Amino acid sequence: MLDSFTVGNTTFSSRLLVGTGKYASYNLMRDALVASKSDIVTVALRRAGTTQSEEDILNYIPDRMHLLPNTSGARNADEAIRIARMARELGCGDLIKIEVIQDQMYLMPDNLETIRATEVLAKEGFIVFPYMSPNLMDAKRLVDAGASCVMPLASPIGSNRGLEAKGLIEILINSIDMPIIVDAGIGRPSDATIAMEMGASAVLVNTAIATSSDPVGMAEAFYHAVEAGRKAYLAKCAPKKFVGSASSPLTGFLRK
Ligand SMILES: CC(=O)[C@@H](O)[C@H](O)COP(=O)(O)O
Repeated sequence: MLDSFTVGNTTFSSRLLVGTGKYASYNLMRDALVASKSDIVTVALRRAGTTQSEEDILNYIPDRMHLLPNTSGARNADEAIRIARMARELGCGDLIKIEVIQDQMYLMPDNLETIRATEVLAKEGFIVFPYMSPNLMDAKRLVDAGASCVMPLASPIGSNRGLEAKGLIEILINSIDMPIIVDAGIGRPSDATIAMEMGASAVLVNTAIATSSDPVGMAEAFYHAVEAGRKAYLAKCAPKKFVGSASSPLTGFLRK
């Protein structure tokens, strides 16, 4: 079992956050969510409690999981605020992941509008999880605006390109006194391990699990990857050296 972490007033037992998009079926999604051992799942509000003709995705989310509605589809702060308020009215709770995106090619988040939305929603009592392009000054502005964590992207959503923003995320981890959840673009379990070894509080993964050949097996792999990375971080990795040094020194042996 992973050690817990807290965002706002909520403590999570797992440091792996998962998404609900791109699964071949809701049954497969549910099985992968269970296999991930995650206890927090993000869902686009536009997909929750949908039309009568479509089955409600919420019925396939295990009861024990915390719901993290997201504002996917919002193009500015006002739209994100409206979606967040709707989520709360629908009974989805106070957690909200803010995603504000205008760029349709790379799906880059708009940090400025995200900060604006965070300021309004935090004042209304929401526990705000803002998705952002990793930038130290903007991360500080998000904290000042009342964010409960910061979610820098590793690379574009759905790209599986991995930790392309590694160095910038490291700066946030070293400078921001708030949980850092690495979100988007994590393509392989090893990416998640590296993010956790660096000291990230958690990672969010969707596409890499949902679009693998075996989402249930991949969800299990991500569970172990996050656990391994966290344990390595706590155990503090040994320093790198430029030159070799014998792993089995001969000291302590009697030599003639
Ligand atoms: C589901 C969700 O919130 C995505 O917007 C998120 O950023 C995940 O990205 P990947 O699909 O690249 O894992």
